[in-house]
Amino acid sequence: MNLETVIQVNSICKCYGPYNALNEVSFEVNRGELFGIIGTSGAGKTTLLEMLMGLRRPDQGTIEVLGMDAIMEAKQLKEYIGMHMYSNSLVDNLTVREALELFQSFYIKQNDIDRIIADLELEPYVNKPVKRLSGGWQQRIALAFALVNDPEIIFLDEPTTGLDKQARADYWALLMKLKSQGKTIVMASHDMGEMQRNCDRIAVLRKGDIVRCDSPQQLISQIPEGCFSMEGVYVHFAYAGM
Ligand SMILES: Nc1ncnc2c1ncn2[C@@H]1O[C@H](COP(=O)(O)OP(=O)(O)OP(=O)(O)O)[C@@H](O)[C@H]1O
Repeated sequence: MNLETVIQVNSICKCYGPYNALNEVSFEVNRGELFGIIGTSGAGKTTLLEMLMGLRRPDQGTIEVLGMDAIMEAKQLKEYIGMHMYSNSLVDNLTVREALELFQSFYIKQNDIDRIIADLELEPYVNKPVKRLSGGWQQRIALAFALVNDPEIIFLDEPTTGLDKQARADYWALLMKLKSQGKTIVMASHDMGEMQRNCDRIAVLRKGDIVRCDSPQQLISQIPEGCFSMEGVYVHFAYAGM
């Protein structure tokens, strides 16, 4: 298989004062992959995602995304990546269409808003204020915001947290649709069942170290007999020794 690396992370470190949030983290992501990041609270998932998006500078190491230096060329890079914004509070009072148009205005490279609305099945909600939507639909809208510049890579930080089972399943179905369109997706999540079903590879972060990075099947095969799920991988690798 001919794999194209779209993210290359080499030995990045990040300290907050005396606290080591990331220690010599290295990995790569290939085009079209759904790449998961798991770890306990405080393991460094958000810090890592923020660095991949060019929002936070590592103390040491390099990050190349789509051939660009994520720090030095962050402005150019932003045209080619999508970010899931955890809070919609800035646009609460706008309608869904108005909010999409606002976010689109931040970019030179633009997607067709009607296509995003159709793809994410947002038609019934386009003229409703964002704040009137349920949690599940707000997360779907946040995903729509991440698509306004037709990004090559989409970064998502625990987007299904707080959603009920049906809303989670619907959200994952959308992600699989985007993956089938060739998007690369990098996401942190605590949704182990869906990560196991849908991710191509998963990095396990423990206290700032990537302790494992492999396909869900390979990760499961590395834990003691009798465990058959990502829950077991999480307990064994992400939690071990904590
Ligand atoms: N701006 C900051 N200043 C100081 N410490 C920080 C800062 N941001 C994060 N940290 C600390 O760095 C560590 C990693 O935080 P991070 O948010 O990356 O973890 P996480 O795995 O995303 O956690 P969660 O699942 O709770 O979101 C935590 O101990 C956190 O308290």
